[in-house]
Amino acid sequence: MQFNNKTVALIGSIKLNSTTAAMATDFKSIPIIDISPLLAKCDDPKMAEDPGVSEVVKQLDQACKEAGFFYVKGHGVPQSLFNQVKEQTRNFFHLPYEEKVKIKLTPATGYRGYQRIGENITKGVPDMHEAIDCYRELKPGAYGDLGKVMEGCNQWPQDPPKFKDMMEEYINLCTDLARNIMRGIALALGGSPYEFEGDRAGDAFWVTRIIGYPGKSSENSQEKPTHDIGCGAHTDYGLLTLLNQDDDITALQVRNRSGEWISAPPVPGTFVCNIGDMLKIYSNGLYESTLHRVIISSPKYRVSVAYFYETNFDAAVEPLDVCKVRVIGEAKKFDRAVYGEHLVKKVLTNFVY
Ligand SMILES: N=C(N)NCCCC[C@H](N)C(=O)O
Ligand SMILES: O=C(O)CCC(=O)C(=O)O
Ligand SMILES: [Fe+2]
Repeated sequence: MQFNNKTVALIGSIKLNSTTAAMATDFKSIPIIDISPLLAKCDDPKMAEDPGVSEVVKQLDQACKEAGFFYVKGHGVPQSLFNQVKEQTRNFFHLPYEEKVKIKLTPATGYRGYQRIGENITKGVPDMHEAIDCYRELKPGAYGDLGKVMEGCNQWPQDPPKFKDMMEEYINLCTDLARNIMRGIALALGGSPYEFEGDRAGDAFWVTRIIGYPGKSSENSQEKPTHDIGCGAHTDYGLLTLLNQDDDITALQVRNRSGEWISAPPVPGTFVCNIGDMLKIYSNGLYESTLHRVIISSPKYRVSVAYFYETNFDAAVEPLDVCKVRVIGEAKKFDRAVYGEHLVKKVLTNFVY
C-alpha cells in the first residue's frame, strides 16, 4: 500500500481523545507532528501550561500509544545539514571496499567502525546493509566491567573530507532535539518535563548508525544482495530514535498490532521517530517499542542515518511511578533493565565476529 504525503498528514491530524485512542483500529499509517510549538517553549519550566505545547504533547501521546512511530517536522535541524549528512554518507559507501575497510569495526575497536554487507545479523539472519557504527565515547573504566565492551574511539573516514566534523555537528543537534522531544513525551506520560534527565538520561548515551542498502540486483553495485531483508525485524534499544532516511525510496516497514507491515514512506525534511525498549519500560508498556524492518525493493542504493537517544549508560530502568498507577489490572510484573547490559547483550550477538 502506498500513501502520498497528504494522506499521511491528514491521518496524522485526526484528533482522538484518550478513550477512543485505546479503542482505535490498528494504525495503517504514521502521523506527522509539527513540534515547533514544543521547541519554542521547551526551556520554560512552565511549558506544560502553554496551549501550543499541550497540543503537541497530545499528538505525541496518541502516536506513541498507537504506533510507537511518528514523523517530526519543525525540528529545527537545518535542511542543508540534514541533507548533506545523507549525501556524504552516499559518497562514503560509493568508495571501493579497500578504502572503507580502513575503518573496520572489530571487538577491539569497541564495535565502532565499518561493517560490510552481511556482517550485521538480526535474529540469526545476515542483514543486507553496510554501515558505520558510532557510539558516544566512554572514558576508560567509566562504568567498570559494564562499559568495557563499548570502550574505544569512533573511527571516521578521511574521505569524504570533513566527514567527522559534519557528523559530530549533526549528532550534537540530534542530542539536543531528542532531549527536547523527550520533555514532551515526559509530559505525555503525565510526569514533569524533566523525568528523562538526571539519573535517568541527564547524561544520555547515544548511538549513531550510518547505513547503506544496496539496490535490488543493481548491475553497477559493488555487492549484490542475496535476499531482500535490508535489516531484519527488530526493536530499538534505548529511548527515542531519530531516523534521517533517503527521500525517494520506501523501504522501512513498521508492524502494527494485527501483524501487518505498514510502510513508513519518506516525507522529505522530516525525522522518523520511534520508541525504544527503555521507554517501553519507563512507560510501563503504555508505549510499545514497535517492531520494524527494512525491505529492499528498489533498484537504487538507499542511505539512512539513524541516531539513537538512550538513557545514561548505567541507568537502572523501571516504570515511572506516574505510569505504574496508570496501568489498570492486577499485580503486573514490572520489567526492569540496566541499559548498558541490554546494549552489550545486543552488540555481542549482532556481528559475525
Ligand atoms: N542501536 C540500535 N538500535 N540498532 C538497531 C540495529 C538493529 C539490527 C541489529 N542487528 C539487531 O538485531 O538489533
Ligand atoms: O534504515 C532504516 O530505515 C531503519 C534502520 C533501523 O531501523 C535501525 O538501524 O535501527
Ligand atoms: Fe531500528
